[in-house]
Amino acid sequence: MRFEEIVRGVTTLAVRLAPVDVRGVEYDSRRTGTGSLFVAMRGEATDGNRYVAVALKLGAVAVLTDSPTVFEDLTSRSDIGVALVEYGRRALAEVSANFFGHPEQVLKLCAVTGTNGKTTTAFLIEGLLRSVSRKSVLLGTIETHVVENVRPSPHTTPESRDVLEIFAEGVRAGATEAVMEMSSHALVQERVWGLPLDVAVFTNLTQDHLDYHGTMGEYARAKALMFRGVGTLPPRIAVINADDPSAGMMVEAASGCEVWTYRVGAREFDENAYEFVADDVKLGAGWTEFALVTPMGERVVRSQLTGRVNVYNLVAAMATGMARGLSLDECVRGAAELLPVPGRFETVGNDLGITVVVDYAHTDDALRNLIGLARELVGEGRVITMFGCGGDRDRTKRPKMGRAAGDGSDLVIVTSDNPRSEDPAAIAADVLVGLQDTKAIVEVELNRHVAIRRAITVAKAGDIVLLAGKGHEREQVSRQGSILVSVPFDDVMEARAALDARSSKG
Ligand SMILES: CC(=O)N[C@H]1[C@@H](OP(=O)(O)OP(=O)(O)OC[C@H]2O[C@@H](n3ccc(=O)[nH]c3=O)[C@H](O)[C@@H]2O)O[C@H](CO)[C@@H](O)[C@@H]1O[C@H](C)C(=O)N[C@@H](C)C(=O)N[C@H](CCC(=O)O)C(=O)O
Ligand SMILES: Nc1ncnc2c1ncn2[C@@H]1O[C@H](COP(=O)(O)OP(=O)(O)OP(=O)(O)O)[C@@H](O)[C@H]1O
Ligand SMILES: N[C@H](CCC[C@H](N)C(=O)O)C(=O)O
Ligand SMILES: [Mg+2]
Repeated sequence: MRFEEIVRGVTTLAVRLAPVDVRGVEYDSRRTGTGSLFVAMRGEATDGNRYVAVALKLGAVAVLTDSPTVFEDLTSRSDIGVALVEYGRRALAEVSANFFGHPEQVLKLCAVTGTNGKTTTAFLIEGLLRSVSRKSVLLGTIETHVVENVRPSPHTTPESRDVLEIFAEGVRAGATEAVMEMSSHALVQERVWGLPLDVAVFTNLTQDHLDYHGTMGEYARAKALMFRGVGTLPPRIAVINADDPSAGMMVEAASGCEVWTYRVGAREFDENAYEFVADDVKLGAGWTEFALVTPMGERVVRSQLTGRVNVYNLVAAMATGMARGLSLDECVRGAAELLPVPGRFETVGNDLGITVVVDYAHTDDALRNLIGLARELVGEGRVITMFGCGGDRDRTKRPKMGRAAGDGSDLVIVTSDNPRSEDPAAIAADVLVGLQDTKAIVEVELNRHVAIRRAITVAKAGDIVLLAGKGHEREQVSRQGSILVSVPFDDVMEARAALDARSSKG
């Protein structure tokens, strides 16, 4: 693509054209190759403008920069195209959309934000669309799906360039829909600039990521950005969890959208609202049943998912399905076929009579819900909870997670969960502060492998063992000397091995 075509319509402060053929757009010098347009943008950890020389050495033929100094420096190079912009990430999105042929204008996009439930709800929406033979792209924490092609995801919400490349691949593969998670980081950083949303879903807002956002107010404002439209018009329809205390703020932000709300466990209708309500909820391990009352009629919904939080996720997904034109009956039929999402209340089968669950709960709210559900399911049995808190992440959630775990469990085993650059013992000490005044028996075992063995060894028939925090993750990240090292680690495989070891001992 000619340089003048790639910068067409992009908001620039100055452009110096050159007769170059752009064969790729990159924002990271390490990925830059011959014929690339390198977008040099300021970040928090470093500044992409420091890598312009490297990118040019690697064959970049054009540079888009947010630094007037770099722009000036490059004016002597008539062999490369150069543009100066005010906002690097916005420009990255705009040139990428040009380069990849505007796939965001072809796909009908549904996006999900919220502290918990984004991955699950996005998977469920994609599943409902598949059940009526629609082809989709799915972008989220665990996996990226391009119609039938499945690959691991590097980020929950990638940079715009990567989103648009995947969308373009989806369009080529016949996709007509896209479903994506929008993390608060991505909303603030405008990684989703210019992506028009057909449907925008809000799951909930509880504490997480305060290391990045600073306060709950800022975190909430980040989530609300999605309903205003980031560099684009507001979504057509907003699907909002009316049970969440932040619902009002999201509804306000969604003033440019048609607002649909959903709730669980009440039939008090707000006459002015377009509401989806789940009532008469019945729960068991591996099944859920509820009455879904909607403006389109009322039906009984049966699902293979477990737990009340998944009732929220199911209702959000079904409302979104209807917003995308599925009928109520299609949603009900589709919901019955939906499978649990990997690492979200994933049970590890065994013949010892112990319920072993791997779950991605990594906030105090998610732990509280998980433990509450375990208590409901376990009857007279004990709840044994093993978890840790991530390093280099929100420290203030650690005692809160300790408190949540201690409040509902009989035994808590505190362990490590991606300590990253931090000392695992110091992270555990922060967790223990919250466990102090609870009635649970507390053990600390920093080696997660040993901790899983311990949880499964002490469990008796009828008990439930919760292995929380890592869910689908396949690695444990920690510091060795001065570098971060990732070693393969999989809670489900570890639990299976521990159960096998115990079974073979009789
Ligand atoms: C805090 C955060 O979100 N940071 C992300 C952000 O960093 P940044 O803006 O500070 O950029 P930077 O690292 O200073 O680099 C500036 C520029 O220089 C470029 N660069 C850098 C080095 C180099 O050698 N060459 C080069 O060109 C970079 O590619 C970038 O364009 O942009 C970078 C480029 O895309 C991301 O790699 C980085 O993710 C960091 C590693 C990260 O850990 N992010 C997490 C917290 C995150 O985004 N998580 C959310 C999900 C959270 C949840 O689960 O809810 C997500 O959406 O994944
Ligand atoms: N609707 C919900 N409300 C509250 N908690 C939930 C909900 N759905 C899932 N959870 C809990 O949160 C955990 C993470 O769920 P999920 O991966 O769907 O959320 P997420 O928002 O994508 O998280 P992340 O931001 O880390 O990617 C689950 O394992 C479960 O414990
Ligand atoms: N995606 C989130 C969840 C991480 C979950 C937990 N396993 C951890 O490493 O803290 C994050 O990066 O904050
Ligand atoms: Mg997710």
